[in-house]
Amino acid sequence: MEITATKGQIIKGKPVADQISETLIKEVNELVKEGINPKLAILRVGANGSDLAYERGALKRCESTGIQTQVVELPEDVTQEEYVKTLKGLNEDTNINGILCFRPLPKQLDEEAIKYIIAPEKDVDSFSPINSAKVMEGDKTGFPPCTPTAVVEILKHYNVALSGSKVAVLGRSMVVGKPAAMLLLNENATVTICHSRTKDLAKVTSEADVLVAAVGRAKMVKEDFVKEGAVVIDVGINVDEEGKLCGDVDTDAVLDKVSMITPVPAGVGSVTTSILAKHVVKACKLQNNK
Ligand SMILES: Nc1nc(=O)c2c([nH]1)NC[C@@H]1CN(c3ccc(C(=O)N[C@@H](CCC(=O)O)C(=O)O)cc3)C=[N+]21
Repeated sequence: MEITATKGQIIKGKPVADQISETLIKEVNELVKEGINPKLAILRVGANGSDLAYERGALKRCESTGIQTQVVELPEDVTQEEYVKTLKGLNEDTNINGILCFRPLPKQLDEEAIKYIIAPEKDVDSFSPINSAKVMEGDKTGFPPCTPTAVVEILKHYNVALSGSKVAVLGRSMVVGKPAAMLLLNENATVTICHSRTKDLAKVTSEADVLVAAVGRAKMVKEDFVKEGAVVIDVGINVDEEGKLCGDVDTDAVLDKVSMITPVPAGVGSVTTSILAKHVVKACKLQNNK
């Protein structure tokens, strides 16, 4: 008898993103008819690869959904004063509905101070503690961060059971890991947050039905990190020596063991940008009492 290995299914972001975009295009059209033009401002310092990848994706998504954009680029050695002045300018600009500040910020900038400056109603990627608190509270009136929201949307789209399931989140950043854990908890998952100090890391992650990898270390998730039949969401956006994008998961090493896995690129990132666009439209509507 021939034995055929069952490979895991690569689940792409595009169908999820397309579905979100379809609704958005209609919403933006309605707004434009009334003379309202949703607009996103992107605030970037320097030019690192993962920020540029997000920027390319975001600009493409905004263009295809009819959202206007403005990129503000500050030099790598920008001062705190200059960054704050620029951010306040965007807060006050009534043509701008949403602001995305790429993170992490370079060392000379005080992120802990800056996060209090972004206007919460324009904070489309949950930089402000007001929006982080709403994630914690399960309050849907704010803006949860786009990447963790994309993770949940992908899992729902592909009908992955979350309620009661064991989910391991690898990474604890404020951009992905911590809020992802909260959003998954809001879906009634049993969530374990793992990080660099976790003992027997592979043992802990390999007990999970769903593994969300968000550490930012290229291909560190190997075969022994995953449970047989697990669903793996690879959030990592690492740029290798050749400038190519790769995830936190060694996909070739785990593919035979998992049931589904997202690719990088064309996975979570493409959904992140559609959530971002959705948040800009939501912000725009709220600011115009719609
Ligand atoms: N405040 C903040 N929030 C973030 O979520 C955040 C950040 N800062 N800094 C940078 C990283 C990186 N990141 C990406 C998101 C989407 C794509 C994306 O759209 N990727 C496309 C391809 C893009 C291309 O290469 O053209 C894809 O994976 O198919 C990439 C990278 C979010 N990050």
